[in-house]
Amino acid sequence: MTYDYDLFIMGAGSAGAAAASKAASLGLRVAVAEQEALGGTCLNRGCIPKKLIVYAADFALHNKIAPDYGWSKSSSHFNWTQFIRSVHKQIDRINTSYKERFEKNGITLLRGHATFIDAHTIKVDEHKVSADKILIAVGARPFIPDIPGIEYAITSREMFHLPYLPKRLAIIGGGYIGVEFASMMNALGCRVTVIDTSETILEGFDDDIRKSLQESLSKRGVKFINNSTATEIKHYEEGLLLTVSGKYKKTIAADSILVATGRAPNTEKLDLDNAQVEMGEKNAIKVDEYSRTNQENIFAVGDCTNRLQLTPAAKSEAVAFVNTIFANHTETVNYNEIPSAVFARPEIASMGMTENQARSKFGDSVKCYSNKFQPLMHQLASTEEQVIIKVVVEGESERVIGIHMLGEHAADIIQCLGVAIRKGITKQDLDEAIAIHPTTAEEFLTLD
Ligand SMILES: Cc1cc2nc3c(=O)[nH]c(=O)nc-3n(C[C@H](O)[C@H](O)[C@H](O)COP(=O)(O)OP(=O)(O)OC[C@H]3O[C@@H](n4cnc5c(N)ncnc54)[C@H](O)[C@@H]3O)c2cc1C
Ligand SMILES: NC(=O)c1ccc[n+]([C@@H]2O[C@H](COP(=O)([O-])OP(=O)(O)OC[C@H]3O[C@@H](n4cnc5c(N)ncnc54)[C@H](O)[C@@H]3O)[C@@H](O)[C@H]2O)c1
Repeated sequence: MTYDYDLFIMGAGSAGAAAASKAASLGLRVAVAEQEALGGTCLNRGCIPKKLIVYAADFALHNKIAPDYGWSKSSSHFNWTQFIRSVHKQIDRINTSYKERFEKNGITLLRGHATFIDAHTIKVDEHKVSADKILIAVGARPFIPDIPGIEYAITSREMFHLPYLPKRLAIIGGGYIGVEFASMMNALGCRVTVIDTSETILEGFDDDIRKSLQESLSKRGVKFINNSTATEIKHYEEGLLLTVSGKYKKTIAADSILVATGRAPNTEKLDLDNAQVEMGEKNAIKVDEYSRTNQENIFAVGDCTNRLQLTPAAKSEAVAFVNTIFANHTETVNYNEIPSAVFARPEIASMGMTENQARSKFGDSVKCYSNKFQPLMHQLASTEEQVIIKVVVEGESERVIGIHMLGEHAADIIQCLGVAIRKGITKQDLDEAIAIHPTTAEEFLTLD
């Protein structure tokens, strides 16, 4: 049987684009269907525009301490409309580079919505194509809880298209998205309230780190309502009213309400039944460690499989899939080795086990080294800004199994240390390394 393509990919987000480039580099005939802009969530409505807003918000935070560094106080005005226009121009430039890369690598791009006709045939709008292997890389979308008035709320997607900055912003959900937007919108001058069902924000991160981040954001003016959930949204003449219940019962007035309660796989409109592809929990595509579905020629990677919804995870799964299936090089993704960060201010980042995870796995053989200090920049400015670093080690050799940080440049520092930790370094290796002084990162080398 001959097919139009060796590999057909549904979705040109982080995962789909990475798989397409890798497969094309092996000389395969590759086609990709994309119904929206190339680059998917990360480029168009996720990591990239988010990080640009983080940079914009950093100016506001630096302006606050600038007088301590000799700058005279000056009034400054932030123009959100102008700024967000620049953000979208930058995204358009990157979109164009994606398109050029596809053309250069001989990847066929089919614009439209892809659905299954059978296990080897796909329809992209009205265009029918066949392929030997099919990769589902359709990503995820915001999960919207079913509460009365939820239609008045917006998601992270709309946050990047706000016509103006809301004065009062309520955020349902204190996970990655809720906390990042709380931090940047607070810095830009919004009055922010975060409602979360958990005792502390950012479940999954080390307890010391997430508690300290919640405290730091509270000191900056973000209000947190924990152990609670949103139960109703109503429209009134001056904006929106959000009813909260649980440990705290309140009504909050807001101009905008952001719902950030997780992301649901985009698996509903693919006609998966036509190819008899099985779904798992939460409508995710069910896959094995090689990203194989129950159909031998159909695979799935990225957010639609709901393993770890991060861009580097999506890309690694995509490359591992291509290497395993087409390059005769079996590869799986080690999820314990994937670092992650929350781009709040202060920033947090971590890799490996939290203290609790380590203690429940290894018991008393676990030891933690930590330090809390005021970073140099903030000593002169006399702000309360803190840095916390924590290293989790195990056994007599004191092998490092987890590193965690709150504070400036946390993501960049953990990224670099992560390379060494992946190679199995010990606490002694950290102690013996020579520092760059004066830096924040050097504190990892002098823990006792
Ligand atoms: C606000 C926000 C901030 C984030 N920040 C970070 C961060 O800082 N760092 C990080 O690592 N991760 C971050 N993420 C997560 C990251 O964006 C995702 O994990 C990543 O984009 C997943 O890639 P993917 O390829 O699986 O899915 P996507 O990037 O969502 O790509 C899927 C693509 O498939 C297309 N598609 C869907 N169905 C079809 C169909 N039937 N036919 C054709 N095309 C289809 C979609 O249009 C989309 O372009 C963030 C997410 C959000 C929402
Ligand atoms: N910096 C990054 O790497 C980054 C940034 C943004 C998003 N992401 C990815 O996107 C995913 C989705 O982000 P997210 O923040 O939407 O999800 P999340 O899973 O990180 O957090 C959801 C939060 O919402 C809370 N919640 C759930 N239902 C609720 C309710 N009804 N009322 C109040 N609180 C409720 C949960 O307790 C949780 O804290 C993340 O898990 C992450 O993988 C990553």
